Amino acid sequence: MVSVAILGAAGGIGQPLSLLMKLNTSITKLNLYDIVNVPGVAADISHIATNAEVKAFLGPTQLADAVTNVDLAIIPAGVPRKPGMTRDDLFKINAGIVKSLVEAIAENSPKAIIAIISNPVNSTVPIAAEILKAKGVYDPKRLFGVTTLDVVRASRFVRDIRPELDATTLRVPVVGGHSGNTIVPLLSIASSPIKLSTEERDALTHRIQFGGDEVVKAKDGAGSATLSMAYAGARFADSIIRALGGESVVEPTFIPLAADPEGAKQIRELGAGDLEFFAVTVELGKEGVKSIVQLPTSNLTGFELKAIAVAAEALTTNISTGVNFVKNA
Ligand SMILES: NC(=O)C1=CN([C@@H]2O[C@H](COP(=O)(O)OP(=O)(O)OC[C@H]3O[C@@H](n4cnc5c(N)ncnc54)[C@H](O)[C@@H]3O)[C@@H](O)[C@H]2O)C=CC1
Ligand SMILES: O=C([O-])CC(=O)C(=O)O
Repeated sequence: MVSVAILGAAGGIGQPLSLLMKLNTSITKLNLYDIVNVPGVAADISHIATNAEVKAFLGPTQLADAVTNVDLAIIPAGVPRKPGMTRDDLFKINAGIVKSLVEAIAENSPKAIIAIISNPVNSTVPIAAEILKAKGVYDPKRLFGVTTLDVVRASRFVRDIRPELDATTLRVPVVGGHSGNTIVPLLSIASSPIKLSTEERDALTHRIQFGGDEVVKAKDGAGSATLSMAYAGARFADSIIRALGGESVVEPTFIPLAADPEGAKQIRELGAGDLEFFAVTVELGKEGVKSIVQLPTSNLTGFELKAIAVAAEALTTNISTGVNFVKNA
């Protein structure tokens, strides 16, 4: 019995994500919320012969009902990038959207696990944390920024230059955040050894960091990644759901490091310093984050350690932008 709400369900990500969630046989209730078009999306998806009951919730007056008694709330609501924009350029609009949605979740399902897709993730997750704190229901183990697309891209982009590797099983840990140089792929500790020249390493790292731009450019004004993001979001949601069911599951994700202060020590020593949020690989359990998975740090290269330091600097600003948005409201 798992109840899931998708907030922003009628959007470019929301629609295929809702479809993939309807195919997830562990889900018994699927609440689809948006401010436009959601009755049609829900009616359509509800005909698929799986057991989940699909319901539409349209507009702010139906938001509280959409997020009542849910185990997992996934948030892909908000505007996407156009060519020439950075993810930070989305802050002005998306900050307020995420704030109002998290307020409703805090009030109606204070124990729900919250997975935020809306950009800029480096700032929207800190916004959510501040809202949950203000509402007195903050549990750092239950708040996640979805960075799965970065590891999905890393596996696929490696395969583009090493076709002998299997993209479906290769895992490249990606730490830091979710934008440009805050995305730090740790190619030296991938699940299979990848021999790279310096030029290949630089090009591959850059491609993983700026993979989103490839899609924004190709869509030419019609938005950013939606289908690959829906796949990544569904994979992340499935991991959360399996963990809620008692399985031990490992996932990379942007989290409050307070979720596992002891486990965070390693990542702090690597360069995250006193940052409150960082993308790490976590072991998930019934209560959300069980622990931060420890990295084989002695294998990291100087190039990777430097990239972590660069990411940490940018993240400091992104995180305080999010925190200050709520504190100064
Ligand atoms: N974390 C990640 O890896 C990724 C994040 N994104 C981000 O996801 C977000 C959504 O992208 P798309 O689906 O392509 O955009 P979209 O514009 O196609 O869809 C957004 C949906 O949110 C809805 N919405 C707007 N305000 C809302 C509110 N207050 N409450 C509920 N719904 C609301 C809209 O009506 C629309 O249906 C963007 O911020 C984008 O940057 C996109 C790709 C990857
Ligand atoms: O590039 C964007 O704006 C959307 C996104 O986060 C991604 O595709 O990684």
